[in-house]
Formats: sequence, C-alpha cells, structure tokens
Amino acid sequence: MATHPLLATTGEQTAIVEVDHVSKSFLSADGTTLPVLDDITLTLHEGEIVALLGKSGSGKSTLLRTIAGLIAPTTGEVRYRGTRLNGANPGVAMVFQSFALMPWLTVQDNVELGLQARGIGERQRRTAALNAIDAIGLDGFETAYPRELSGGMRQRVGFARALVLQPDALLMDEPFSALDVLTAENLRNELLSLWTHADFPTRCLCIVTHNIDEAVLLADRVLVLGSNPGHVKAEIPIHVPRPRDRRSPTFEAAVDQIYGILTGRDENPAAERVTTPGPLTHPLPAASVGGLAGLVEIVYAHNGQTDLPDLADELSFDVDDLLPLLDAATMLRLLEVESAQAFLTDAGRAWYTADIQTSKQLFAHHVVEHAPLVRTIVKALENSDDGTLRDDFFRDLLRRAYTTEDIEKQLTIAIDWGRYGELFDYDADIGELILTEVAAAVIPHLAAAADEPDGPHDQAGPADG
Ligand SMILES: Nc1ncnc2c1ncn2[C@@H]1O[C@H](COP(=O)(O)OP(=O)(O)OP(=O)(O)O)[C@@H](O)[C@H]1O
Repeated sequence: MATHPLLATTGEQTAIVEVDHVSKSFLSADGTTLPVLDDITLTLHEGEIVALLGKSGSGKSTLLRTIAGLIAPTTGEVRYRGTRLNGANPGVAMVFQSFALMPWLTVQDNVELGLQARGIGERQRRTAALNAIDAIGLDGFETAYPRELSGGMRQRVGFARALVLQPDALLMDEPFSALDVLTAENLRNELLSLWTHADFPTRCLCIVTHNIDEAVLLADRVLVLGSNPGHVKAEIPIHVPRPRDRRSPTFEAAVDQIYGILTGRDENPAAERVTTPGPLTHPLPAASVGGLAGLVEIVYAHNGQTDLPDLADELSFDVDDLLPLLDAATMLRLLEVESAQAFLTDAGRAWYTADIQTSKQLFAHHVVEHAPLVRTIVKALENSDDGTLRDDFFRDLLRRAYTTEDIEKQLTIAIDWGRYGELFDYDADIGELILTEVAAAVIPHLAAAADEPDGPHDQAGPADG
C-alpha cells in the first residue's frame, strides 16, 4: 500500500539529497571542540522513506538539520539534486517534534507563513494553504489558534505548514513522539496514505526517530546511528510487505535485527578508537540506581535471560527508555547483551540476591571499577586534603567534552550512583562532595586492580582526558 508510485513504476533510484563525508563539531562549554557527527555519508532517493534511528545524543537531529541546510557541516558537503548547499536546502521542509507553531497566528496564517517567506502572493497563498489544510484533515479549523487545538491537531498544522511548500523531501524530527499512542498511529497512517497518492508532490520522506517499531513500520530503509560521535552504524533495508503488520514474523525479525544492532557493540566507531575509558570519552548512561535494579530484577525473574523487544513491549517502553538502562547495566557488568537478548551476569545475580548492605558494597565496587566519572570523583576526593571537593571542580573537568546541560546530567548520575554505593556524600546546599569511609575501603582494592596487567584502566585522575 505505501510503496511510492515512483518506485513501483521505474524501480530506479534518483538521488535527491546527498550527504558526503559530513562531520560536525560544536564548541563545548569551555571552547574546545565537541565532535557530534563523524564522517557521515548517505543518500536520500526519490520514492523512499528513510528512517534515521539512534540513541539519544547520537546526532540524529544535528544530521537532519545539516540535511536541511540549517547547520553547516564542519567538513564534507551536502548536495541537493547535485548542487552543493550553501545555506538552507531549497528542496526540503521540516516537521518538528514540538510542532513549533506561532501561538499568535491562526492555523491558516501558520500554514501560509512559509509561502509568505517565499514571496508568494496572497491569493495563491490562501488557496495553497486551504488545500494543505484540507489534505491533512484540518478542514474547519482554519481560524483556530494553536492553543485551541489538541496535540494531534497541532501536529497536523505542522505537517500542513511543511507540505504546503511542496517539498521534494520532507524531513521529520520525531514528529509523533509528543503525541499519545493512538493519535500518533492515526497520523502515521494518514501520512502513509498521502505518500502513496500519485499527486503527492513530495518524493522522499526522512524521519528521525528513536522508536524501532516506528522505523520498521514506516521506512524502506533504516540507517542506525551509533554515538560518540554520531556515525552510520548500519543500513537496514526493510522488506516487510505493506501494509505492515506488527505481529508478522518478518516485522518482528526486522525489529529484532535492529535491536541487536542498536544494543550491540560498535564495530568501528571513533569511540572504540579510544582504548582507555575515561569520563570524557565514556559518558555515564542516563540511568538511576532504582531503574537499574528494576531492570536486573526483571531479567532475574525471566530466569536470567530475556528478549529485549519483548521486554520493551511488556513494559510499554520506548527504546530510549530502555537503552540507557541497558547501557548502564552492561557498563557495570550486571548484564550482557547479545543479539537483542539480555543475560544476567554472575555479578548481576550476586548484586540482586545480596542483602541490602552487601548489595551496596558490591555496587560501590562495580561503579568504581567500571563507571569512569564515579572513579574519577572518588580518586580526586581521595587526593584532596580533607576528602572534600566542590562540584564545580568536576564541572570544570567535564567542560572539555560536554555541553552545560550534559555536564549537569553526568554529575547527577555520578552522584546518584556514588551515593547509593556510599562512596561519597553530597551536600547540595554548598555543592560539596565528601568522601566516605566505604570509599577508603574500596580504594586499596582499586589500586591493586589497576596494577594488574589486565586490571581496570586507570586514567581517572582529575586532570585526565
Ligand atoms: N548547537 C549545539 N551546540 C553544542 N552542542 C550541541 C548543539 N546541538 C547539539 N549538540 C550536542 O550534540 C549531541 C547530539 O545532539 P542531537 O540533538 O543531534 O542528538 P539526537 O540523537 O537527536 O538526540 P535526541 O534523541 O536526544 O534528540 C548532543 O551531545 C548535544 O548536546
């Protein structure tokens, strides 16, 4: 049903947008460069729906904005129909997760905005906007203001505003993720139905998502992005016949395959070139101790092994909810993940089955050995005169690799993990970290382990990089 007429008739692939060896770095908070995209090459063809899928922070939005010409690549180039971009891409329009509507304008005026910017006359604008409003099911709401509309209706305005420009390629940045499940499904189906209409002017859809199910439902091709910095980890053609049934074996096999890729190790990313894990190269995944304990408990209850897509389904989780927990559990060696299956390790089993005090001690050992930022904090506190340091000390350290927002996230996670392991305490009023006696007991073990040839990598001094 959703095979585009262009592909059905010609079977040929004509490039609309080419991303050619694009890398992008931003300036971090202290002025050093923060690589976000690494050598990305991809092509968006006529007649296809492409999904860009990756974990949070893998650079999906940055890549989409680079394709739109809103962000200039640091190196490499983006071409639209063979011509190198030098500013906004004239052949694309964007739909945003947050709708990005002007609250003081009516639906009609919001939809006309882009046409106005292109200098289109009033009468032509009105007609085009009315057609787009009609096509996307907003008929009767022309004079309404965004505040009068539900989330689903607002996103319809977002689509109408993009489609009225008759873009060659429609770029969508998580367009359904702010909507409730039914509204999102409804809008997805309507988009697919527009897509298959012979007179639909848009030749390519490119959607950024962190939802594997959505990617497999919509896309002809899924590009899986890896992180640190963002790179293309795999390209998966989706051969599931349309209309797609989520319960069909081919659909489930595609979801499983992508789960395996997303949760599996990177074969050749820039991150893996760095052999020694440190707080600047190996960020802590955004997982609370409570969340980690919950995940380990569930895997334990499944006899120590569980299928990840099934688990996500069971918990009604999005991949973005589950992946940081999985990353944290594998970082701490509590779980191992292979081919979309999670296995409880001996360490995970021991942690889960121990009494509270022992489980805290085990956790303290795991985080000091395997969580680079926690290790750095403990070692820095140990080296300070009185076992205390201001949190700003660590902010300064992290500024070399993270944005201000990410610095706070990293500190919050490290403090949560360190406190639970009773390694250090934190006085939020004065922003001070205080070493505990537990840490003093863990540190000799740490030093001994670091001396062993295969012991944990020791690069966690406060001045490390
Ligand atoms: N303008 C900017 N300046 C500095 N850093 C930025 C900027 N834009 C993005 N980043 C950083 O680039 C990284 C990738 O961000 P991006 O939003 O592209 O990822 P994403 O995969 O879309 O994530 P999410 O799914 O959470 O939206 C993040 O670490 C982010 O903090």
